[in-house]
Amino acid sequence: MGKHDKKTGKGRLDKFYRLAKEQGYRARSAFKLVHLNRKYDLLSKSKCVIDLCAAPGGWLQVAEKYMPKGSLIIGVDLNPIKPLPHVTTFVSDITTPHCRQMLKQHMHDWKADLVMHDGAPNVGSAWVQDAFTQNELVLQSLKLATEFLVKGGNFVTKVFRSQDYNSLMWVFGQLFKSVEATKPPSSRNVSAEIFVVCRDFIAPKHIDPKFLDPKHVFKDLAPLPTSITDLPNTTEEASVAATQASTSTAAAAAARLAANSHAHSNVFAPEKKRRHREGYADGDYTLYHTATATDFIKGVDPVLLLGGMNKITFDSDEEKQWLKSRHTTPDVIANCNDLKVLGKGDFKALMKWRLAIRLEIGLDVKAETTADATEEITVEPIDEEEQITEDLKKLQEAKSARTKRERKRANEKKAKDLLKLQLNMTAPEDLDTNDLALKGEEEIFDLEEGEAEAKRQGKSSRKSLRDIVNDEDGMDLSSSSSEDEGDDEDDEVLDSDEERERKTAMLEGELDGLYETYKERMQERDAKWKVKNERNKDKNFDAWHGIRENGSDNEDEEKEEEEEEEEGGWDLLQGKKADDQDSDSDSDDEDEGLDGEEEEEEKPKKIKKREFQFEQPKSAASRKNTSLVTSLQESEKRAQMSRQAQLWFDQSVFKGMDDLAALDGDEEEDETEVEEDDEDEDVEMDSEDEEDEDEDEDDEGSSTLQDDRDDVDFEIVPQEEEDDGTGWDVEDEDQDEVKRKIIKDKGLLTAEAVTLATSLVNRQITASQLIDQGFNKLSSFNKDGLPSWFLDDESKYYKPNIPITKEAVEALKARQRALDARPIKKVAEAKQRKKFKAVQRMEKAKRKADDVMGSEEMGDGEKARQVRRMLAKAARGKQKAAEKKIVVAKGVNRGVKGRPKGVKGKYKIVDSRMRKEVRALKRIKKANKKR
Ligand SMILES: C[S@@+](CC[C@H](N)C(=O)[O-])C[C@H]1O[C@@H](n2cnc3c(N)ncnc32)[C@H](O)[C@@H]1O
Repeated sequence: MGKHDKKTGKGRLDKFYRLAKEQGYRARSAFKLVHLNRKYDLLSKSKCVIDLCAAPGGWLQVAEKYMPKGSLIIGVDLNPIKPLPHVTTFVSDITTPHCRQMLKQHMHDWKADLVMHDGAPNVGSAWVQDAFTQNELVLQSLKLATEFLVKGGNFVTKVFRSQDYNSLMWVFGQLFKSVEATKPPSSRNVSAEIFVVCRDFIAPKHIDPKFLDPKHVFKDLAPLPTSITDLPNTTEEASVAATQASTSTAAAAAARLAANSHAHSNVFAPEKKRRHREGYADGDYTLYHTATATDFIKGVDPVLLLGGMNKITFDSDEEKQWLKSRHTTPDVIANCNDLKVLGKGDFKALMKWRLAIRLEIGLDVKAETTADATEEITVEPIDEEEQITEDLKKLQEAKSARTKRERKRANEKKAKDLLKLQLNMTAPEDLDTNDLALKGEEEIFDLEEGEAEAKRQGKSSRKSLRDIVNDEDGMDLSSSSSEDEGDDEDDEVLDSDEERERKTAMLEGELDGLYETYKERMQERDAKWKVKNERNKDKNFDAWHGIRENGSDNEDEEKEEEEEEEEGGWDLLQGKKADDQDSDSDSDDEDEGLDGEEEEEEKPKKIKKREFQFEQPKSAASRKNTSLVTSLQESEKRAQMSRQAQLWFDQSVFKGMDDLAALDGDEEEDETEVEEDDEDEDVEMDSEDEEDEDEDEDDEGSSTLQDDRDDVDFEIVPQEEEDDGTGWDVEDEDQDEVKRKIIKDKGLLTAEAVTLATSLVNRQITASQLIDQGFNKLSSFNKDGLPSWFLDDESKYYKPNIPITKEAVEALKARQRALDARPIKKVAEAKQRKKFKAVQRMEKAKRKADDVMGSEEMGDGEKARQVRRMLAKAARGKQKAAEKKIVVAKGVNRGVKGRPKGVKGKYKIVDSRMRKEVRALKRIKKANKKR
C-alpha cells in the first residue's frame, strides 16, 4: 500500500489508527472487519476463512481473534504478509490461476465458510480508474468465492460506490440469498468504499461465466456519446483498451466506454438509468465545458446547452460564417463567450439569435406574414346590411388598433433611442442600424405571430416557439404552413393590435419560461447559489457582507420580483395557452375578444406591478426628501437614491439602530423580573401602568427612529422646494421643516449625507457643482415602455453610485456606539426604583429604631444591638431566598433518608409517589372547600 502523509489526507492519525496501534492490529482497516463482524456475526461460526488481498494482515488478525480455535485461516496478497500465528499466507495475484491453484492446495478438500475481500488496487491514479479496477477485483474475488465457498457460506467484499455498483449488487443478488451494503464506522466518510455482506451462498451447480466476467457485468445501457468516435468495435478490442488504460484516465474512460458499447446485449439487462450520484459524469472531470455554435443552433435542446456549458465556440467554416451574420451582434458574441453570466436579456437575445440563424440557414422556415394571411380570408356573405355593419366595425377596429399600435411603437422606439443615447450605447448616427436590428427582431416576432395566427384559426398543428426552437425537423414547416392556409377561414380581424400584442406577450412569456429553465439549470450546477439560497431562507444568517457598491444585497429582492413576475408571466401564459388549446372553437368563440382584452389589460398591469414594486419605497421617500441634490433632480433619481439608502441601512452594521427599540423592550422585560424579586409591600408603583407607559415610550421611540430614517434619506442641506416629479412646484414645505429639525437635533444620519457634507465643508466640492451633478443621465431616465428584462438588468447593474467615504461610515459608527453606550432609560429607571426602595427601607428601619430607643423594657446595650441589626437589615435589603435543589429520588437516591450524596445547600427530595400524593391532597382540599 502506498505511503501517506501521517498528518494529512488518508493517512491522518485518527482514532482507529491509534486504536489499532493500541490493540496491536497491523492496520486500522482491522476495525472495519471488527465492526462488520459485530453487526453480522461472521466469524464466530466460521471454521475456514479465505482473506483475499490480506496484506498487511489486519483482517487476518481479527479473524484469528474471533474465530473458533483451530480454524483454517488463509490469507493471500500481492505483498508478503508477515507471519501470524494460526494463519497461512502466501503471495499471489488473486486474478491469476496461480492464486486459484495455491488456494486449492491450501484448502485440501475443504470449503470456506467465509471469503473476505478488502482489495484495493495499488495504482494510486485517478479515482475513477481505481474504482474500475477495484470492481474488477471484486468480481475476481467473487469468482474465487463461488469456487471455494460452502453452500450457505458468506462473502464480504469492499466495493467502490461507482457506476458499476448496481451491476455488482445485481450479480451478488443472483448468487446469495441476502445481500446488504453497509459502511462501518471505521470506514472514512470521505472514502467511496462501502462493504457488501453477501450471506447464504446459493451454490448453483452451474454458473454462467458471464456472471463473473467484467466485460459483461459492467456493460452500460446508456447510449454512447457520439463525440467519441474511434471506439473499438469488439469486446476484445475493448479489453485491450482496458489493459492499456492504466496509463491515463482518459484512456481508462475510453476503455470503459468501449467495454460498454454493446449496451443492448447485456445479459443482466435490468433497464438502468444511471444517475451520476458520485459527482462527475463519466469521463468528465472538469467544470469548464464548451459547445460549438452548431450544437447550439442545430441542437435539440438549446436551453440544456446554455445551462450546462460555459462557452459557445465558432470553429468550423459554417460557424465562422454565422459570425458574419447581421444577427450576430457583439453582444451575442460576448454572451457566447461566457454563458455563466447570462442575464434574462442575454438569454433571450441568444435564443432569438439562434432562431434567426436557423431561419437564415433554412432550418426553420418563416411563416407567412399575417397580412398575407388576411388577404386569403374570405367572409361568407350573411346578409347585406349585417355585412356592411360588420365590415364597418372591423374597419374601425382595425384602424384604431393600427393607430394605437403605431403610436405605441413610436413611443417604444423613442424611448429605446433615448435610452441608448443616455447610456452612450449609440451615437445618433447609429440609430438607423439599430432600427435594422429591431426590424430583425420583429421578423422573429412575426414568425411567432403567424404561427399563433394559424393556431387561432383552428390549425393547431403548427408548432410552438419551443417546438421550433427544439425541432430538428423544422424543415417541413413551410409545407405545413401552406397547407394550413388553404383551410377554413376565420371571420376575425387578424391584424388586430390586441392579437399582435398578445403574441408578443406570449413570445416574451415563452422566452421567460425558457430563461427560467436555463436559470434552474445554472442554479443546479451552482453550489454557491444553493448555499446562498439556504442562507437566505434562514434569516438568522444575516451577516455583514461588507459595503457593496452595486447594492448586491438587492439580489434577493430582485429574485422575488422576478418570481412574482414569472407567476404572472410565464405561468399565466402557459395557463392561457392550455385554455386556448382546451377550447375547440377558439376563433368562433365570442369570449375570445374579451379574453384578448383581459390579456391586454393583464400585461400592463404586470408591468405596473413591477414598477410599483420598484417605486413604492422611492415615492415614499421622495415625498419627504428635500435635499439639495434630490430637489434639483427628477423624482426618478431621488427615488433610486432613496432605494440605495434603504439598501444601505439594511446592512447589518446598522442593525443596532433598528433594534434599539427592541433592545429597550428586552431590557424592560429583564428589569421587570428583577423588580418582581425585589418587590416590597411599601412600593406603590403600579407595574402595569409602568409597563404601559414604557410600551408607549417604546413605540414612540421606535417610530421616531423609523421616521428619522425615512425622513433623512439623502438629506444633506435643507431645501426650499420639493420636486414631486411633475415639475418644479413647491409642495411640502412642512416636510422641509421637519427635516431641518431632525438634522438639527440628530445630525446627518446616512453615510452618503455625511460624505457629501464633509466634501462641502472641506471645499472638495462646491454647492453649484453639486447642483450641476444633479443634471445627469439618471435624472431623465424614463422607464415607460421599456421591456421588463431590460429594467431587470438595469435595476441590477445600473445604479447611481453615491460616494461614501470610510471616514463617514466610521463617524456614523462612532456616533452609534456613543448612543449605545448611554444608559438606557429603563436601566436608569430601575436604578432609581432600587434607590427609592432602599430609602423607604431605611426610613422604615429608622421608625422602628425610634420605637426601640423609646422602649423602657430594654437596656441600652440591647437597644444598640437591636438598632444595629435593623439598620444592617434595611441596608442589605430583602435577600433572595437560597434556592432549593430538587433531587429526584430515583436510582441510588431511592429510599435514602437524609441528605443525598453530593448535594450541598438546601434540597428537596421528590419522587413520583410524592408528587401524586401532593396532588391528591390538593384535590381533596379543594373538594372539601367547595362543600
Ligand atoms: C486495503 S489493503 C488490505 C488490508 C487488509 N484487509 C488488512 O486488514 O490488513 C488492500 C490490499 O489489496 C492488495 N491487492 C491489490 N490488488 C491485488 C491483487 N490483484 N491480488 C492480490 N492482492 C491485491 C494490495 O496489495 C493491498 O495490500
